[in-house]
Amino acid sequence: MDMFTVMKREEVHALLITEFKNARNEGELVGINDACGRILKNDLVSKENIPAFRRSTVDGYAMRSKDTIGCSESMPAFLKIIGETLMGAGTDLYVKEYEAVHVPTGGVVPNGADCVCMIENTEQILEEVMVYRPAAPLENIISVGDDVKNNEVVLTEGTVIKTQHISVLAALGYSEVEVYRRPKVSILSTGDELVDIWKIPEIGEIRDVNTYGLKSMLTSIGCEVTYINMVEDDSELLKKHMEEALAVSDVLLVSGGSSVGTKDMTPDIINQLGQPGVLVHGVAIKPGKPTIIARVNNKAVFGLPGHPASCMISYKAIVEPFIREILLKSSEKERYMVATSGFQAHVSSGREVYYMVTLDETDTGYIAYPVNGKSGMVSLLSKAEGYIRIPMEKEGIEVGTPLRVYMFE
Ligand SMILES: Nc1nc2c(c(=O)[nH]1)N[C@H]1C(S)=C(S)[C@@H](COP(=O)(O)OP(=O)(O)OC[C@H]3O[C@@H](n4cnc5c(N)ncnc54)[C@H](O)[C@@H]3O)O[C@H]1N2
Ligand code: MOO
Repeated sequence: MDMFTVMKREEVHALLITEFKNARNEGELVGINDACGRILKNDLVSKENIPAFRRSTVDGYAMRSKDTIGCSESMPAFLKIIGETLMGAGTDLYVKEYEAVHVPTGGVVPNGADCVCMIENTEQILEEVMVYRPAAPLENIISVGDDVKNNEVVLTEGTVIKTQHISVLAALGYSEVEVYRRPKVSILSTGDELVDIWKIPEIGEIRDVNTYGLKSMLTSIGCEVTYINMVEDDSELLKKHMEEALAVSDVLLVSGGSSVGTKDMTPDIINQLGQPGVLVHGVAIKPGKPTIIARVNNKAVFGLPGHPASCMISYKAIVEPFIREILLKSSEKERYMVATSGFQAHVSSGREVYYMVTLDETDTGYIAYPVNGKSGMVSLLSKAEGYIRIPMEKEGIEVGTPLRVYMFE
């Protein structure tokens, strides 16, 4: 018997975009040392040309390329050295016909010169330099604004700031940047059987895995976890904790109690907390079918399945894209690795099926193998390197089928 009317993952995402079209998105300034992983609130525009002066890329002599035409080892060009430029300093020197100026790597190329000849291709004799190889115009020179132009958009709004971008920000003279504020998220784990992780569980009890798993995934994408608690299956208590959690967060994740067992009271409580309440109860993904999606006034509430691996998949499939795109305003596309299937699987569940996989590296690329196990096994997570999705309309995969492998982070 089908317990829920299920909605497709893509439909859920589209519904969330509509429901949260007015979601808050203020910015805050952060120092660039703390900016990694944060998301740019505005286009980042260069306020200057980089470089701001003509810069040599080599140690050598600045000269007019014309004066080197036809020179060779046996017939070098003889140029008069009129001076040198020093690192970190400007120069008034002007290079005229048959003249040269010594320039260090990164130094200013004096006016009049249109190329720099590498020191290896020259020989200095007293006040003169012999040039053994012709140099082309602009050879070994970075012109003003060649790297970045004044007013150029260097990084666009929505970019997730990565380590390489920190160097760009430093080069442009940004000591701080405006990023989207971290969404505040609460996590509640429900279940009479749950105990704290430092306890030895009695028979029937299990350690609360999901608050930890969810918190680590949330913080890795830039959320702030503002409230965490473990609640027994008691509707009054659960309602009280959910109210407390919603008061301090933009998003509430409730793990467990999403299914239809007698104790699974989460949907009813959500509906008592605010409008419009539960939007979807059941998503066409496997695992993760009993996922709940709700809006309580301007807050998002998700009920995730209790089984740890199902909880993670449901989070990755539904919650993370919502937070990234709608709250964090990230423009980053979902990342994956390309592999081929090392196994055969037939699915006919009418759902998008997720498999945890391990990867074997071969000369021709990665081959993905399934991590087998039943719902609720944590070994699914200890062995998995990532997961694959088999679309709803497919009946399965064969050995050799190209796959996209998504990583947990
Ligand atoms: N009659 C049906 N029963 C179930 C269905 C169904 O469609 N019809 N769906 C099954 C699927 S699939 C899943 S997944 C689970 C989801 O159940 P709940 O979301 O209601 O979660 P619980 O019943 O509370 O827990 C399930 C399982 O996970 C363990 N758990 C719960 N919370 C945690 C936690 N924080 N850390 C570690 N483990 C946790 C819990 O002890 C249970 O073993 O429903 C199926 N049933
Ligand atoms: O759908 Mo459940 O979430 O199979 O484990």
